Formats: sequence, structure tokens, C-alpha cells
Amino acid sequence: MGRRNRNVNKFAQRKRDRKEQEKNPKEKNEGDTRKHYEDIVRENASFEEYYKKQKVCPEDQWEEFMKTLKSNLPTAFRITGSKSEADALSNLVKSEYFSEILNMKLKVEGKEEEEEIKPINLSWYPGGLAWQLRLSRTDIRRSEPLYRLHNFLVAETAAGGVSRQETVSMIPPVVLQVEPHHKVLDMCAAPGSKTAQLIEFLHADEEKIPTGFVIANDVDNSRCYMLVHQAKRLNSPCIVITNHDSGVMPSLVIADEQNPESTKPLKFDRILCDVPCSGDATLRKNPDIWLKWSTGNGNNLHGVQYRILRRGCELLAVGGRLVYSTCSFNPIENEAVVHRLLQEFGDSVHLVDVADMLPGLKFHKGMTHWRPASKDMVFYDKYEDVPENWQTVVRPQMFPPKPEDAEKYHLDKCIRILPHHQDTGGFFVAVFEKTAPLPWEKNDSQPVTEESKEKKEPPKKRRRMGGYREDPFVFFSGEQEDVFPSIKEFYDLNETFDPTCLLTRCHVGKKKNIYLVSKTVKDVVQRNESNIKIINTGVKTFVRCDNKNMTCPFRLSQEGLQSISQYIGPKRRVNILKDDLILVLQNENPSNPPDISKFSEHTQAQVKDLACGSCVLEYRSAPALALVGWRGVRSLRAYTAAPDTVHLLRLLGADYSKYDVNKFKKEAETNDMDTSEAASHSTSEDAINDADKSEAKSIDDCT
Ligand SMILES: C[S@@+](CC[C@H](N)C(=O)[O-])C[C@H]1O[C@@H](n2cnc3c(N)ncnc32)[C@H](O)[C@@H]1O
Repeated sequence: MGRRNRNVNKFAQRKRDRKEQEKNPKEKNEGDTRKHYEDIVRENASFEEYYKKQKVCPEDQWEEFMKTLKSNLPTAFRITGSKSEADALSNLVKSEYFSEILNMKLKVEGKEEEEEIKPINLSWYPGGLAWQLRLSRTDIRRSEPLYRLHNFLVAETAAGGVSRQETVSMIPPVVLQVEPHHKVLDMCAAPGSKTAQLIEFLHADEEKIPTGFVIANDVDNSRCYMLVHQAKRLNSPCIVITNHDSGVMPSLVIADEQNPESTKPLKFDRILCDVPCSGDATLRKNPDIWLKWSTGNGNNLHGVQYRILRRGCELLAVGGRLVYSTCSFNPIENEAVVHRLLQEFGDSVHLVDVADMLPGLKFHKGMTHWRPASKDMVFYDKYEDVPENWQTVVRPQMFPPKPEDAEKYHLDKCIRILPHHQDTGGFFVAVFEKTAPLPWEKNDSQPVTEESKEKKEPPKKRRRMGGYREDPFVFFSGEQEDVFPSIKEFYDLNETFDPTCLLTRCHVGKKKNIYLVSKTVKDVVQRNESNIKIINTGVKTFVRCDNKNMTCPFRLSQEGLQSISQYIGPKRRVNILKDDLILVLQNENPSNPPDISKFSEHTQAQVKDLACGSCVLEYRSAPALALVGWRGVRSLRAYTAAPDTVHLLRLLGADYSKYDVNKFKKEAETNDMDTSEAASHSTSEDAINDADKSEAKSIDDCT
């Protein structure tokens, strides 16, 4: 009906323009009028007026609130990895790096006086593994006395020993309380810093592959690849990355343990809804928001935030927990969304008080009153006052509960962190528990047999999965899969290993990389593949390597070692001593690995009868380490990427000084050198850039 001739849809046009700009970033830069961060005037009158009127901060703290908001954000980081490695790294951080700076005073950006830079341990983070420094990233990068700390953070971030993450952003996974058996959904996951925490909590028991899993979803296809990158660092066989609008996330099924022939709806034990938001609580990190802030942003996001939260509650199991979070101060994006949901869902869900889980964290309680406003900064006490032209923007559901109803929703159980509370960004967190099925899902937990499926729902139209072009997930059929017998024989895999958990990404041709998933993930992928857009799953475990000295055509991959190691028999294990491990790690020339005669008698005895090829090098003292090695005809070497090598040498207390370059000194020297000479020096950052290349060092030269 002439639809195509309608006026141009402005939103669609903007979306098209954005896509065009993404395709041609050069053009964008040419016309880019964005101000450089340092030149941005950190002021916005509407912002101040709006939040003063909303009373997000007590009047006597307002000045401090605004002052903090205009300053740069301090650096924070978490120590990650297995417990023994994390403990060892944590001790090193305290003894080597922090002791150095404990009594140091430094000139900090934006401050007149020199400041003490005492690191602060975040009391509420499990295991004491998270730290905050009174320095911004730029302060650390530009200060010569801190060059070792800077090198440490860069190198360990690349090796996965450290995760640099804003303090407040660490909170949602902590209050979600993930355990290894939980089925977890991260609805808006990219770029994935919280997903990483969820996975770390899932792997709390390092001995076993968790029976639970994490589905990390994001609507933005290109941002899903940030998740793939993040997952690669974590080496987990228990993560699936999907690409959907989570407001209409498809229903999934899993095997019914009671009756393996049938399936049942997949309900999650834990769900994180870290929804898209106006981001005004990240002003310290993203000062460009000062330039574009308006009340319209929050109003426009309320709808999508509510849809995502609502779908989250539908997908949550009874007894399960859901965390809703934003990095916005705006009650329209926060309490108004929470209130709308509680109103609609009656007694099925309720808010949980999580203050006890965050000892020492300062915050304000959730608001019980606020005033929606239109973009022209008119505030309303009730929907009836909203003029007609604003009624599609300021919606009735955005209004606070009536004073007489306020208590029944317990909105004060939400937590609001303001920047001046502990020198961080701002954040909003609400934790829900589902105590009963939602009114319309009373019979959902029944097993889905083919018969019941027909009775319950009319046949659905096949979901369109437009633009979905991922390689297939092809699982091994079992013991008889062509390449499996040689892998099993060579690596001495024990009988408990299930080969159907291995997969490749091609139907035909030679298998190149073989990935491993947990049993539960295999079940989820196989039963739902046709219904969900899976972007990635599986940890790379075996890599083709047609080496004439090895009887099996696959070597081990470091990424999958932690998961497969428990199944590998003694035939391919070398119990290596500390000095020998340091010897392998310090070897610089991949085509000239250390000769076996250089190792201790203990290690020589271990490798004497070991056939050539890929093996596990195990260091059994604290911190326990396992890495992929290679037994050559006369040599032994490790298969580690450069950042991992630095990480391991650091943990072993060995010399890694060649990677710990003082770039300030180097720059000064470089000025005196000709450029070709300078190019031959490598820094820890160079080493990190080489990371991906070095795991794939040619093995043809193994002797
Ligand atoms: C605040 S960020 C999430 C940050 C992430 N949780 C982390 O910790 O790294 C919000 C994300 O939601 C995604 N998003 C926006 N709308 C969505 C929708 N309808 N469904 C799923 N994801 C959505 C955006 O692409 C963005 O990556």
C-alpha cells in the first residue's frame, strides 16, 4: 500500500549511515568533528538540573559528586586464572609491585599536589583478588617510576593473568553467586568483562569440568566477536556465544535427566541483564557523554531495558537469581524498569538485599520516588499531566509507585553507587529471585515429548536467521571417528573421555583444529542449533601437525590443555623440575630448542622413553603448572605464546628482565641510535603483539 514510498525513516537512515561509517572508518575520521577527550568541557547544565531534581545524591554531597565525576577514573584490576596461579600472582603483586609504590607520591593528572598512590584492596571481592589504584591509566603509562607496574599490567592482561576492569563493573557477577553446576545466561554480554568473571566463578573447582555453562549473548554481531576473543583467553569448554535480541531470546531445550529420550525447557539458574543504557555513570571514562547528554536518552532506552529484563525473568528457573544492572544514574533506566517488572509479575519475583555480600562497599539505597521528564526538561508527577505530544516518550509505566504502595516493592533493596563513594564510576544493581512460575508459565517445567509439543503449541514458523554465516559445529560421532583412534592411542586418553564432546568446524576435508566442549554444552548446541544463532563454542584442544616424527597427526593446544589434561595418561606426561622448566621457557630460538642432555637427570629419565611429539609438561610444586611441550629427537621445548612465557617465568621467580624494558630509558637511548638499531630491541608490548604468532611456531624444525 505504497509503503515503500513513505517518507524516509530517520532511524533506519541513521542506522544505515552508521553501518556505512563502520565500513569506511577513514571517511568517518575525515569528517570527524569529535573533540579530543582532554579538550572536552566537563559540564552540562541539563544533566545537573535533571539529577538535582531527581535527588540522586544528597544535597550536602552534591559538590563532591560533581567534582569526582569530572575527574579521570582510577585504574582497577582483578587477578584471574587458576587458584594456585592467582594466589602466586597476588603475592607477587603485593611483594614486588605494590611494596615499591606504597610510600610513593606522584603528580596525578588534574591535581595540583602530589598524591599518595596507595593501592586499595577491594574488600568485597572474593579472595581479595581485586585492586584499585589512585591513578588513571594515563598516569601509569606516563610515569617512569611506574614503568614496571605498567609492563606488568600490559603483559599479564595479554597472558590472562590480570583483567583490567572498572571497579563497579565487577559487582554484578559477584552478587549473582555463580556455582559450577549453574546454567548461566549473560543476555547483553559484549565486550565480555563480566562474562569472564562468570566463567571464572563457574570454574571454581579446577579439578573438574563444570556441569554448568554460560551462554553469552549480544545483539550486535560484530561485538559478539569481542566475546569470542574474551572466551579464547579463558579456555573454557563451557561457554556458548550467541547473537540475538535478548528481548526476544528464543526458548531453548535441554535433555531431561529423568527421561533422556525427551527434552525439557531450558531454564537458567543465573541470569545477568547488564542492559544497554545511557552510560552517564561512565562520564569519568567517557567524557564525550558531557557533550550529548539529554533526558531523551534514558527515556528512549526504558522500553528495551524492560523487554530484556522481562524476557530474562521468563527464562529464569524458579529458585534462580537474576541481576539487572546499568551504568546510568537515571531512575527511568533503573528503578522505573525494576518497578514496572515487579508490578507486572506480582509475587513470582522479588528483590533481594545483597548488602551483606558486598562488605565495605559504600552505596545509596534504591530510590522510591522520581519524576519522569520530557526532553524539554519539564518534570511530571503523574502521567495525566504529560502533554499529548510527549505521551509516546514519557510512558505511564515510567512513574514511581504511589507513596502508599512504595513499601511493597522494596525498591530500596536496589543499590546505587555514586562516583564519590569510593572514587569509582557510578553503577546501579538490582538482584531478583524468582520464587514461583510466572502466571503464564505454570506448566512449562513439564518434559517436552513430541506428543506434548504438538498438543501445547501450534507449529512455529521457522525462525529466520538472516545474515548468519558461521561455520557448522560438527561433533565426532564417537570412538569410530576417523582421527580419534590415533589421538586416543597417542595421548593415552582414558576410558572416561567422551569423544562425542569433540567437534570440528567443517563437514568435509581434513580436520585442522579440534575443539572440546563439556557434555552439557554439547547437549545444548545439538538440541538448539537450528533455533539459535551460535557464533562460537568449544576450546581448541588438538591442532593438526603432520610431523614425520609423530605417529599422531595432532598436537595439543595450550588453550584446551586444562580441560583435556585430566584424561591424558602417563605416556604423554613429563613431570618437570623447576630449573628445567625455566630452561625451556628461557629458550629464545624456536628452531634451536635445548638439547635433552642439558636437563637434570630427573627430567632426562622422564623423557628417555617418551616418543617424539606433543606432550604435557607438568610442574607439580606450587604454583602447579601444566603446559604443552614437544619432545624432539634430541630436544625438549615448550609451546607457549610470548605473554604466557613472561607470565610463567614471573610465577617461577625466574629472570624475565629482557621483557621488562624501561621504555623511558629506551626512548632516550633510541634518540641516540639510528632507527635500524632501535628496531632490533623488543619490549614486553612487542612480545604481546607476537602472542598469537608464537603459539604457532613451526614444528617442522623440531629435532
Ligand atoms: C552495557 S553493554 C554490556 C557490557 C558487558 N556486560 C560487559 O560487562 O562487558 C550492553 C550491551 O548490550 C548489547 N545490546 C543492546 N541491545 C541489546 C538487545 N536487545 N539484546 C542483546 N544485547 C543488546 C550491546 O550491543 C552492548 O554490547
